[in-house]
Amino acid sequence: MFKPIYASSLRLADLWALGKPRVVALIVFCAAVGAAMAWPDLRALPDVLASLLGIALVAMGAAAVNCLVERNRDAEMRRTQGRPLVRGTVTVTDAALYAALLTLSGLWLLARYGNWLACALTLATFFGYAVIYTRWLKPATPQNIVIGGAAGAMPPVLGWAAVSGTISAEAAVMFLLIYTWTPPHFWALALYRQLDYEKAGLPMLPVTHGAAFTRQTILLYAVMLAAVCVLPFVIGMSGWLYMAIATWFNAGFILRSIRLYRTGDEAIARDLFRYSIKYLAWVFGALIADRLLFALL
Ligand code: HEM
Ligand SMILES: CC(C)=CCC/C(C)=C/CC/C(C)=C/COP(=O)(O)OP(=O)(O)O
Repeated sequence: MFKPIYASSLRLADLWALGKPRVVALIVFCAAVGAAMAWPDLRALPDVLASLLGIALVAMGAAAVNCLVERNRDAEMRRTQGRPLVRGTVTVTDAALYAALLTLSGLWLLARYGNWLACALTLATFFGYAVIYTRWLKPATPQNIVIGGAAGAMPPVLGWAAVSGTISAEAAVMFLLIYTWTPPHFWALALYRQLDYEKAGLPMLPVTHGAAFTRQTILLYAVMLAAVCVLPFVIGMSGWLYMAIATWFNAGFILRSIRLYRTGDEAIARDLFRYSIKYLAWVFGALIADRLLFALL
């Protein structure tokens, strides 16, 4: 007659997992940095927070659509076998309704408390990831992540647009930071999950071009990323504090990439993947820390 209370809380946890909350947390942090870098004044705070919530909801909606579209592929891979749609703890209809609810409410928040530019760009980002990357690019080419990375790189641009109603060189530079970071972030994981991707029939770089070529490409991207990291300083957007923190983390990224290139050790690939996440959080944190320091001086 009555459902036990743990049954409903379990379902909530499954719905929550469908939105890939840990990835979205970093996405929203990058969007918040984008917003803060464009900040006009503190009176805008409630609207900015509502817009960031909107971006979070649409990102979770996109992640849920990704889980929906990929449920059969996910069943083939050890890393993703435990996802709610594979285990059947959330039905396809419930997942579709949940994704629609998240996405539409997020877009509404952006239109109501942000502006139409931020709303339109967020919708385009949703399509870029949930439809173009997931449905078309991912099964088609090892450059899936390079092209699809354009969607993942949008969050700071969305934050910037939500505050200013424009896009700018500063927003483009933050986009480039994530865009250059994404391939080594993903390929490090693909190296130690290569068997998974082979089994699912996905043409990831280690599967199509081999581990040695992937390690070499990761190293080249790490060098490109260090170069891109100089741009905020060069265009006068950030100062020495940013540059010092970014240089430290770029050194860590390049050193790990060299170690991976030379040894091909799976444990180092895992370490680089984990480091990539810490790296992005620190580099974006450095943009804000530098701006605050400048404001205080
Ligand atoms: C299209 C571009 C991207 C691809 C293909 C990609 C791929 C992946 C994959 C396969 C994982 C492992 C997830 C898991 O084990 O469930 C992962 C984890 C993660 N990614 Fe990415 N990623 C991309 C972009 C991003 C972006 C833009 C961010 C943030 C700004 C991000 C942040 C994270 C974080 C924080 C994790 C760790 C999640 C956890 O610990 O559960 N990724 N990524
Ligand atoms: C604001 C907004 C709409 C943002 C959307 C962009 C977005 C959610 C990017 C996330 C990137 C991500 C989780 C990639 C995972 O790759 P994958 O899907 O290939 O990994 P999987 O094998 O774990 O499913």
